[in-house]
Amino acid sequence: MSRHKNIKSIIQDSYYDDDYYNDYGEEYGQEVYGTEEEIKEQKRFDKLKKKAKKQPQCDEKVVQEIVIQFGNFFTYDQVKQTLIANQNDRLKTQADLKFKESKEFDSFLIINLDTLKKKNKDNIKQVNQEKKKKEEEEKKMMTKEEEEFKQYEIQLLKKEKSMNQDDQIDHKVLNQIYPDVQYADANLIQAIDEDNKTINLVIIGHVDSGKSTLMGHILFKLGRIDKQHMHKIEKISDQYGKSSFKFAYVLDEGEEERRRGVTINVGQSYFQTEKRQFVILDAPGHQDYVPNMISGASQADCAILVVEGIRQEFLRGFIGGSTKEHAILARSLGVTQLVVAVNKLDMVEWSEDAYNEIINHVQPFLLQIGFRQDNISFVPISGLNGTNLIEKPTSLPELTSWYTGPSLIEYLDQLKVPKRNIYKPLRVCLYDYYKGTEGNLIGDCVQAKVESGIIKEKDHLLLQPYNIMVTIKAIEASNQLIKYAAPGTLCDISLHLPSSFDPNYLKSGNVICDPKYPIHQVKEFRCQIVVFDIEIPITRGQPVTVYSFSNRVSGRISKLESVVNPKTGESIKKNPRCLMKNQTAIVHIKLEEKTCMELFSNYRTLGRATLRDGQRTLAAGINIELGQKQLPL
Ligand SMILES: Nc1nc2c(ncn2[C@@H]2O[C@H](COP(=O)(O)OP(=O)(O)OP(=O)(O)O)[C@@H](O)[C@H]2O)c(=O)[nH]1
Repeated sequence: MSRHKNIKSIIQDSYYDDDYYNDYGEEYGQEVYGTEEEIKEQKRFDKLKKKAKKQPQCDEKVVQEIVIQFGNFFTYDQVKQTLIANQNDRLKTQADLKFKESKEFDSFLIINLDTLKKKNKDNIKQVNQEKKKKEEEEKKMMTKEEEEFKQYEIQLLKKEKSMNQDDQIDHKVLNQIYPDVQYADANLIQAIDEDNKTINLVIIGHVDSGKSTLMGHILFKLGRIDKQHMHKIEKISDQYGKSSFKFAYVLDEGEEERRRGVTINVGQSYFQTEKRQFVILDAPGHQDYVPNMISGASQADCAILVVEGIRQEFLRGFIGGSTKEHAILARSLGVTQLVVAVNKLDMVEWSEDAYNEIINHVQPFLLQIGFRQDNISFVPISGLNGTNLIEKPTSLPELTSWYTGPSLIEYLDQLKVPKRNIYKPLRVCLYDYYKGTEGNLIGDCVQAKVESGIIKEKDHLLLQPYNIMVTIKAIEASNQLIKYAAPGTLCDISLHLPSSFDPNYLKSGNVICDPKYPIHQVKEFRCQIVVFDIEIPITRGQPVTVYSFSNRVSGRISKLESVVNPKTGESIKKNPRCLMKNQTAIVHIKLEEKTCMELFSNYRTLGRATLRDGQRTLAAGINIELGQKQLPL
């Protein structure tokens, strides 16, 4: 390296030996000198060099400060500014002599350059060594985390296995625990077990992604809507000036829903395939109706997540919209199997790239929030055109040239029917009350889901939290009267109520149960939660709305007990002052009224809670202790 250059390039040259780039990946030397200018500078340099010999040596302290301040990258101007700002005595004297403006200042730098260079080289070495050390540590941490994650997965699998064994428990054993439970006779239980092919399927996704259109079209294609009725719906959608919503109108039956072209309530319908019976719950996608979406998802076993195939629309739903929140909520409400329908691909000429890009965004996210790889499938479709919904397309080379996998309905047929809690004490969760005036059910009726046990006509059962006995008059599922309803069944029930009871008190969150083993009623519970992607940390006293199966009740977080390791459950920090996003923690929640609740360890579907605050979902978790003594199991 020649010294016969201008000062800037000399200082810059001192880095070229070791590291050409700074920490931000920018090149150090950015000034380029033309020949003429360079010659001029060289002449000036020679002059300065002569004068420099007479100048005082740069103070060691000054050099050190420069190195400390600029680390392994600094420019001529930065050095100059530092020297000027330096309060060193010698410089002050020089400043008196207008040193900083004089040409001698440059020579002052030159003669100290060797010291600077040396210091700088040492510094670069040190920085590089530290960088290397840090990288190695990060690598080690990553491997450790991967290892821990694997261990955690193994633990989860073990736990799930033991839980499944728990589902298959011999009812003789259970009779010892709940000796007085009136189980149905063995033949009926066997029949129910063999008949267990119903799946409750919720359709989730960002607003306008095409959920209702997709389901409406499936129902039409499977003959659940006859042509005459479809024609009528088509006419109505034309009248509203929303002809593209004709299939959505099949499920969106409310006046406001049709006028606005937005789903508000959870639309329910059902269809049958070769292997399965599906009850479908069409959830609203709009942010304002998340509570209704939660109500739909809490009844479901599996979900179809609809995402748009158009890049911008997809990103709108995925980054700022409801796609992620719906997926997280579904998972935390107990949905484990998911089919991702990449919709509206007709709008992008069935682009394989668009489809793959969406998978690349969605798949890692779903794995991260706890879905297992073998429980997620992706399928390209057009809900509006009906493409790849039931039968695979035969004359669409834009799609068939790259996609040869199953159609949406074929994926649905592959979903596993979850194990049901036939042998546990009866729990029937109410979702709504209405007065039946025609058809099979007359009088006081409720919409409900059987979570465990078997409910039969004429059963005399306990209604909580009101502590009154009710009689089952009739049960209807999928528009047909049935004599009994097994766990997993979404049904309508007509009730005989005591004359002193006002039926208007019946509401979502009430539970019909076995009088000998009533559901717990609590005003306080302990919950292990995972905090969502929130901006403001959760503190003690945080008001929340608690959603737990069909319950929706106000309360507040009364205690932040501890932050725990999500993998091991061990406490990391006791009594934290606040909870940040993605932390796992144990909290206590106080409710405004007595509420029916269960432990996660007793009833997996009932023992979950989701916490919301106004418009945001804050956390979801499992109930680990209720405010009273626990039953066994
Ligand atoms: N081109 C095209 N348009 C579609 C497709 N699916 C739905 N749409 C249109 O997208 C709009 C919204 O459809 P909806 O079915 O109401 O969407 P949604 O997700 O149910 O909406 P919310 O329930 O209100 O969240 C309508 O104009 C549909 O015609 C599709 O596959 N291709």
